[in-house]
Amino acid sequence: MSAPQLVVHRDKELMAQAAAARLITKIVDAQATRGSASVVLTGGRNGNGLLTALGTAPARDAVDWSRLDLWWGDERFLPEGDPERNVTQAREALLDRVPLDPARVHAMPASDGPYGADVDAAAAAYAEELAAAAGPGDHAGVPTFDVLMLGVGPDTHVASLFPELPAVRETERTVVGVHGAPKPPPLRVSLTLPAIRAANEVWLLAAGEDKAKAAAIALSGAGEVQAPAAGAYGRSRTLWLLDAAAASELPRSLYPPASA
Ligand SMILES: O=C1O[C@H](COP(=O)(O)O)[C@@H](O)[C@H](O)[C@H]1O
Repeated sequence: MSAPQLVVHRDKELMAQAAAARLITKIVDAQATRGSASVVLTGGRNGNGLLTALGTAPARDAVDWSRLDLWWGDERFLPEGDPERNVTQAREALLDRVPLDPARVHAMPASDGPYGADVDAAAAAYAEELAAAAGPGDHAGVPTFDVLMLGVGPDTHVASLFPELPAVRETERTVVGVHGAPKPPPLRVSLTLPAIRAANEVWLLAAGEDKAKAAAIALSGAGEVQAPAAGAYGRSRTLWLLDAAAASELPRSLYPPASA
């Protein structure tokens, strides 16, 4: 477990640009070291903001898009192409404009896909896909992702792990079907905390006033069942990327001195 490190930026636009630059560097470094990189994308406003910023980042062409594996931390269980699906939004924000290898874009199943409306079967299939990609040196039956990103919901949810729901208590499976999510749609597919914690780096994105309470709660010692964001950490690094509005309710003891 790595202790959270915080970086606070002036506003959400700067946060998205700085996070995009940071992500480019991680991907380029991983590709230089191992030949490929793996990143877990998040849905939500902050995740899509980062992808949009990545699309216009000056160093975007330093990435070899064909040697990048993309996975998702969660998905809204809706028909293929639904505008509310996280993958649809990610495609619109960036993915449709970069030369990715389609075989390396690991979208979660849709509700009109091979598993039909069976969200648990869809989750089990995604767990199998992850397990097939994991190697002997990996952990918990998933690949060791270079970076796994998570948007933080105003209720402290991350991926589709909502406070007090069974999914956040899962200790064995890497992917679960989520029933009765308090944020629409009620059916979702989500990585679990054990899968999230197998990532090398976990980045939590929180920008905007509506994230201030969630950040303060998660970073002040709350339990992960009550505040799922508190249970999200990476093997070597846990990085909270915030803007000033989201950081506004953090205890002063946590607020980093050198924020830009
Ligand atoms: O529904 C979801 O919400 C969270 C947070 O979204 P935000 O718009 O409040 O930033 C997101 O991280 C998750 O992937 C998504 O499915």
